[in-house]
Amino acid sequence: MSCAVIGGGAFGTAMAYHLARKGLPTTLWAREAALVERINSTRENRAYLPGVKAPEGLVATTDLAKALNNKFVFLVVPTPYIEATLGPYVDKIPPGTVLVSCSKGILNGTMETVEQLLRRVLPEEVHARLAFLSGPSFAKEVAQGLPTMVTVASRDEAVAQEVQEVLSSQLFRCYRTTDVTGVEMGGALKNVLAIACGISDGLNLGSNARAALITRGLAEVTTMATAMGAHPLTMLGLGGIGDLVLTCTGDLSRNRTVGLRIGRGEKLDAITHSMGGAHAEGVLTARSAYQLARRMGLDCATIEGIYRVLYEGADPMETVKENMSRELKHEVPEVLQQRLGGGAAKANGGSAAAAAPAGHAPAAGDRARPS
Ligand SMILES: NC(=O)C1=CN([C@@H]2O[C@H](COP(=O)(O)OP(=O)(O)OC[C@H]3O[C@@H](n4cnc5c(N)ncnc54)[C@H](O)[C@@H]3O)[C@@H](O)[C@H]2O)C=CC1
Ligand SMILES: O=C(CO)COP(=O)(O)O
Repeated sequence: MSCAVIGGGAFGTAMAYHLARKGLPTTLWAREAALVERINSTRENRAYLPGVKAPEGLVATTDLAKALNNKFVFLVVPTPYIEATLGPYVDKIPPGTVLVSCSKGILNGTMETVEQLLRRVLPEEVHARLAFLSGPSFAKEVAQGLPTMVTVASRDEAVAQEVQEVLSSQLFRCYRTTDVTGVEMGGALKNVLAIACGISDGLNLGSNARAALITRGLAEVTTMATAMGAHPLTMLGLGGIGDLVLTCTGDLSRNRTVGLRIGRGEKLDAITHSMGGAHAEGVLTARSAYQLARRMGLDCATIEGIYRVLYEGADPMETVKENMSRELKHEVPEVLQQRLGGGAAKANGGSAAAAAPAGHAPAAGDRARPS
């Protein structure tokens, strides 16, 4: 069973190491020829993942057509570069190839999730073999072989199961779901909330504030994802609260680091230019998330606050005060009360379980693109 990873950044490299360690012949595609040469000769990706040696069985290449010619292809390119990377090769994906996106972002402009983007760009026969991996998985820890759990989503459960089986090991456990929209929205929006938590910590606002941001952030992610057709319970999984907690609290997070530095008074441009090619998806996704929330008429105060700080020059501390002074409201967002059949509205005493049977996974395709 041969595999390839498209994208030689931190996570692409980590995933390629994981696959090769499982004994699978693995090709790692990177666009930088010098990087490919160095990975093959020094067995290390010093640019994006220094300090971890590449296992045997891994070969780096700049030949994208060759990389696509594998049974399992993992797409690990920052969201804004996916279309330019895959565009010229969309007809070179062989029948039977399973394409697994690991990217976590929402495009600016079109406001597409990665699934929506791939469905627009790729031939229709590939759509049924798309899968999406997400969950708490810092590249460095995966590369070091530390225990990690993720979730794999595909609208075709058999495809999710295939990917789950290929990837899982004693140190890398995969769950599966058919809620692609939920997993994608959880992965993209947690990056925005990690910037918020970073700012809060950079301002020394304390542990109470961080816990509140994670909790209310989860409500915003759940609100937005649910409005797009996701199941609310997906947000209690690895691709929801799991990745949110990791990225909001873990110091390996690039998004949290961007926020920390903003909170300490640095300018966004200077921060992003100093990141050595690493990409914090939350910066651009904040803009898309803000616009999506407005388009759908959703109340997402944290996301809106981050947008204003990043793009309108709002003062972070003033934004916190404004957020705290908003009108007082019910804890469960209205859209969730409706989705949970009113159970949650009854002073939180209703039975959400009765309204949302375990194992339910909506076919959200027709609602994935909000109007
Ligand atoms: N790093 C991590 O711990 C994790 C990252 N992810 C996601 O994986 C995706 C890729 O992230 P990383 O592998 O960490 O990348 P990275 O942020 O380490 O590296 C940047 C990547 O972007 C590519 N790149 C830079 N400029 C480009 C351009 N103009 N055109 C095309 N490609 C360009 C580089 O070649 C490199 O592959 C992101 O969506 C990220 O959110 C998911 C899970 C964990
Ligand atoms: O998605 C991630 C971990 O699951 C990585 O987060 P950062 O991009 O913030 O480093």
